[in-house]
Amino acid sequence: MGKYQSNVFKTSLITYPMIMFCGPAENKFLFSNENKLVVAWWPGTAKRMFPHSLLFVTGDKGHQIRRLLMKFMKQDDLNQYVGIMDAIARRNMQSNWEGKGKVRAFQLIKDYNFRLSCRIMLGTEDPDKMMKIGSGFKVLFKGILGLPLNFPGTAFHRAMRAVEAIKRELKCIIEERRAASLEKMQETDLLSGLLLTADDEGDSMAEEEAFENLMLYLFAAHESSTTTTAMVMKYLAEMPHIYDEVLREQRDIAMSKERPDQLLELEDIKKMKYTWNVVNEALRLRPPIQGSPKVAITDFNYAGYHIPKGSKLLWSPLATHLDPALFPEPEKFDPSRFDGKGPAPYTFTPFGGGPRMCPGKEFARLQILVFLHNVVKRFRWEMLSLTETIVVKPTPVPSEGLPLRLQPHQS
Ligand code: HEM
Repeated sequence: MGKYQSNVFKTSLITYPMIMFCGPAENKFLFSNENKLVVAWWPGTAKRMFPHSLLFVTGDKGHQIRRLLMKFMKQDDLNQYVGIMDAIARRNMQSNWEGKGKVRAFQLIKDYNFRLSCRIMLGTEDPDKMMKIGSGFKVLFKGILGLPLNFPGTAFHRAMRAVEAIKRELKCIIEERRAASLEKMQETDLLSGLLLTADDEGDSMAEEEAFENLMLYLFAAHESSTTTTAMVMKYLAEMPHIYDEVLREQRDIAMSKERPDQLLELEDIKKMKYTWNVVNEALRLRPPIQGSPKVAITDFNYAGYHIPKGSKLLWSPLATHLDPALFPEPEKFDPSRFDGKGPAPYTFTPFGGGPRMCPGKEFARLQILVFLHNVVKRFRWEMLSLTETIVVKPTPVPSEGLPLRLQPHQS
């Protein structure tokens, strides 16, 4: 077992009893890969920040929120998003990658994901607004991992203030949109849509709920996808034969375009089969989410243990992904595992499974593949640091920000 996996497993051993001890299923505990508890999504911390977020709302209300959010992941919308993502990726390449011999890739990937999330979900690319929302997220992220002690000087207090500041920015964007055109709002972006669109029962989302769920979306859309893209870039640097296959696929797609300025479409994404297999293999070995607390809804037996109904459980995608009975030679990076029908159902679970499975899976697929298309067709790269490790805080991130030396292609 590799050091990374062994550390994640050891921390899971701590997680399990703590979840059982601490109660409510929504409490999430997150750990570093140093065998020590360094951060905890303490009981109630996140819930106090976002009481109306989908993560904490169950039952009919939870389903209603989920349905409203899912409306923005329809096929037609996804098609439109690909072009927007490609345009943003091209600009990101021109301003941050081209002409630079060396880059710290992690932050640049994050900038791309944050910008496109703001554009698609909020309908803005205004640098001032993005800067304010982005810095709010940084403070929020630090506070969500600590104790919920709400008095001046604590990380939680700063995070609560950041939440309010982000909400103020969102309100400001909504008001501007309302002033511009109420009719147009419905079509333009997720925020307007959430506030205006009623679900099948005719309920629209209250303003506070819409803001909190939108923050959850913004957060998810740039954190997990950034981590995954960075891991793929790391694996591609380490395995040139896999990089070559990805390059061949992406070049074919680029050359099938009549003009170089023609943007990618959903049909192009469907052709990225090998690249998607590579992303899946990276998700298998480095799933961004280490687990998610659940409650057993019935009695069952597992591995010789009786699990009574009502038990608090933590499922771990990594433990399943490294089971040699499901994935032979589990530590080997092998994208061909995803050829054909791929792994058996519920054995590959980076996005979870069942009714609360990640609703952003398709969005993430587009974000990641569009970015990889743009970076692979422009550059080869090698890793500059020999000491860099992957730390889990709480998603796996390269400890030094993934410093790379870029080699532009000749043509
Ligand atoms: C590589 C990228 C991503 C990965 C690996 C990922 C993974 C996950 C996982 C494991 C869960 C928990 C599922 C469960 O508890 O059963 C989840 C939930 C969620 N994800 Fe993602 N996610 C990714 C990207 C996204 C994106 C791009 C969005 C939004 C556009 C998003 C929105 C959400 C939301 C709203 C939930 C909560 C769903 C619920 O509670 O019903 N995720 N994600």
